[in-house]
Amino acid sequence: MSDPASLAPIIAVVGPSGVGKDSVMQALADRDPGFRIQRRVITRPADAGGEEFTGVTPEVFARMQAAGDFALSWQAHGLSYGIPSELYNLRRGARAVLVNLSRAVLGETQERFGDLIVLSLTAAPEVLAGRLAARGREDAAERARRLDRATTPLPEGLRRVIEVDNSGPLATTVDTVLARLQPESV
Ligand SMILES: Nc1ncnc2c1ncn2[C@@H]1O[C@H](COP(=O)(O)OP(=O)(O)O)[C@@H](O)[C@H]1O
Ligand SMILES: O=P(O)(O)OC[C@H]1O[C@H](OP(=O)(O)OP(=O)(O)O)[C@H](O)[C@@H]1O
Repeated sequence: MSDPASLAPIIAVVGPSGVGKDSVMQALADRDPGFRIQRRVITRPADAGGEEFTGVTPEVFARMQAAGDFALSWQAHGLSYGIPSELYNLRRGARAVLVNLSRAVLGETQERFGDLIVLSLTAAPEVLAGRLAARGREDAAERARRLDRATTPLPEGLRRVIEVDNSGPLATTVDTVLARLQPESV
């Protein structure tokens, strides 16, 4: 764990829909409470399941954005996503702050928070399709749209990228992530 006064790095967890971003974040935090998870604000019904998030209407989201409540925001899958400014406070005294981001905002995030580590998760296409179906949060048409953008590349210019295959058991992925973070003293 880092010095309580210091600011922990942000680990942006990215990858295609169904790859296991939320599951890996939760498993890391379960293994070591020094990993804190940044909850997101999303214009999705609050009872949709999956990750813990704050569900708001598009009107409330727009008001929050206008009020400067978000450190980062973007749109995807017909939804708006916001990262609350509390992200700044979560960094204090943590080992790292985990946040599920769009690959599209990584450049901007790195500019804003110099100390950014990108954890890029991968899995084979058939694994993604099986996991999305098993999760059951989206209908078949929406799952197909999500699978279509599975191969979106990472932007150029990212300084610290750790790519980990999450096709196997979650515990194996967590072991690999922790081992890959070690040399970077996170
Ligand atoms: N390593 C894994 N092994 C088996 N199932 C997994 C693994 N990682 C995630 N899952 C399952 O796959 C589904 C999608 O995972 P989720 O964390 O929601 O992915 P994402 O946030 O990337 O869309 C969930 O039902 C989850 O329980
Ligand atoms: O630009 P991309 O990198 O493709 O990402 C687009 C969006 O997909 C994910 O959302 P969400 O977590 O709601 O969906 P998922 O759980 O199905 O990945 C991710 O967090 C982004 O908000």
